[in-house]
Amino acid sequence: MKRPKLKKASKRMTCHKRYKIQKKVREHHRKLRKEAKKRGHKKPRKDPGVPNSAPFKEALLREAELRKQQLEELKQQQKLDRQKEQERKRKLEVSPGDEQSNVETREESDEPKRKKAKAGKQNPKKLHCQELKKVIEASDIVLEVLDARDPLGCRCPQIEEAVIQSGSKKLILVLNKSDLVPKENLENWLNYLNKELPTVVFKASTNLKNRKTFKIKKKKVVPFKSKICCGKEALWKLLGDFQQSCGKDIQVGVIGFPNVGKSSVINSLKQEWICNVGISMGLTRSMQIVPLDKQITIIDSPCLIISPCNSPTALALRSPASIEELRPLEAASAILSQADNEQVVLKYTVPEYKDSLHFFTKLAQRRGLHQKGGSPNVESAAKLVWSEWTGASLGYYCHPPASWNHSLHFNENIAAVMKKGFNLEELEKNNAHSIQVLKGPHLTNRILFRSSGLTNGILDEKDIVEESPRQTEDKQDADDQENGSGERNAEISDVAPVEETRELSPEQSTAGKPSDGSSALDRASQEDETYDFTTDYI
Ligand SMILES: Nc1nc2c(ncn2[C@@H]2O[C@H](COP(=O)(O)OP(=O)(O)OP(=O)(O)O)[C@@H](O)[C@H]2O)c(=O)[nH]1
Repeated sequence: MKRPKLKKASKRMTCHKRYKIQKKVREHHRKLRKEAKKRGHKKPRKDPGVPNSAPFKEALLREAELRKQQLEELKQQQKLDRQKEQERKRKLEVSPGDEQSNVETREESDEPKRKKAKAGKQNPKKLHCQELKKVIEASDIVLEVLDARDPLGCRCPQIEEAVIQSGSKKLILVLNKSDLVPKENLENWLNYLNKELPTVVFKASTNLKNRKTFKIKKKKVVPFKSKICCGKEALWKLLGDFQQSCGKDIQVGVIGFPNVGKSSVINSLKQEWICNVGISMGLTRSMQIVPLDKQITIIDSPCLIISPCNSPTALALRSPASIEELRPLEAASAILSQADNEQVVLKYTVPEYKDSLHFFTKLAQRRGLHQKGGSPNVESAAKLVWSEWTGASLGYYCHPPASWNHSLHFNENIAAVMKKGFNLEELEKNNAHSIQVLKGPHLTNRILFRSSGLTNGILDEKDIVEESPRQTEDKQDADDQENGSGERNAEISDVAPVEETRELSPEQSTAGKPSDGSSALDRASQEDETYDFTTDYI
């Protein structure tokens, strides 16, 4: 009987054999080169790039980059056109009678399959809304998790209204990521938010070393080392007291915009890695029920869906969409436009910048983000900025409004009802203790940010638009092309490249000079247009 192989055969070989193979490969390549030379094919010359001493080097490189992008877009559109044409031809080839019979038989057999596919293909945003509604319905207390770096921007009036209107439910604010803001700022926010709702200062445990060993395989739960969690006791006490005053088991729903730390809060309370935590936005897709103890159950929920009518900054910070969908330059410019110029310069160690595009160029040069040919990769720099601002390590902060004006969906009576049944004095003491224990961020990591206020969310799935604006734009482009691709080609060669490919709102690219009003790209294009080629500039 043949014995089973226990080990894979080793790939080691003698040096003699290895060198022999390498020699053969070299010979083969030489032969190919010779043949190509005989046929007259010469090796393409390497592009030397634009020398550093060349005037307007940056502008030239940017222009070249845009031209390249346009060419790619054009190719893509031509490809789409070809595909459509082929499809049309294929349809014409099938005779009408055959087609009908085919369709009928297909309809019969595919009906259940199609139903299944439709359910599976449902818009994830709609699924999020459904799950979110379920969580709110099932909860006695709703914890709205806020990112302490921009607490107002993490509050969603629509969801708060839904909880308030349900009558018997309580709403608590959890000021998470409080390690990322200066202590004084945290105190100011606590005073501000406490006027409306009970607020707990929280810092979830984020032991990165532990996360690598995170496994839920075989339903094993990895023990959680929570050395640096703040506010856990305060929250436990609040929930425990409320449960006792109710005299029944309670359900606690955790809601919030993406990446505010909903799952991390649950993990910290439970002291186990039970919910999936990660840097990517919208990681939690469905509700997850976690029993905290015998009487209290906590429910993790998918993130709130942001309404497209919000400011570009809010959309850039709180959309669960990928950066490609948001367009990196626009998203990062919107964020930068709200940040303190000088502190940004200090944080990223770049020279003073005129506008966001200038900043991304400088940042790309500083971080060695280059494209082929050596031009700075502004898009990568923008992506980097966006990922840092939506991530969990950059310490930015914003000031609370100078005076307290309760939101439209809120009044003093509602605030009193929401606070009823909680021991607020004890909560205040616990919060003070948490703030004392917390370490503030490093000085170089503090960036003052201007919040764009409450962020509108979508709770009703009917309000969700099926397609993103970009998709519709692409579709429109394709349709335009269908009407006359030749026309479009001519158009592309005529239109100024900068204006055509990217359109930024005035707010988006005015990081350095908010009063300017025009976008950097627009300005760049204007400069290009106003350049007089008939004049000799010395
Ligand atoms: N510095 C710091 N980071 C935190 C804190 N809480 C959470 N994070 C980090 O924030 C990121 C997002 O945390 P999650 O718990 O996945 O956030 P979430 O709200 O559940 O995210 P979604 O599932 O996408 O909605 C993770 O990288 C966490 O490590 C905190 O208190 N301080």
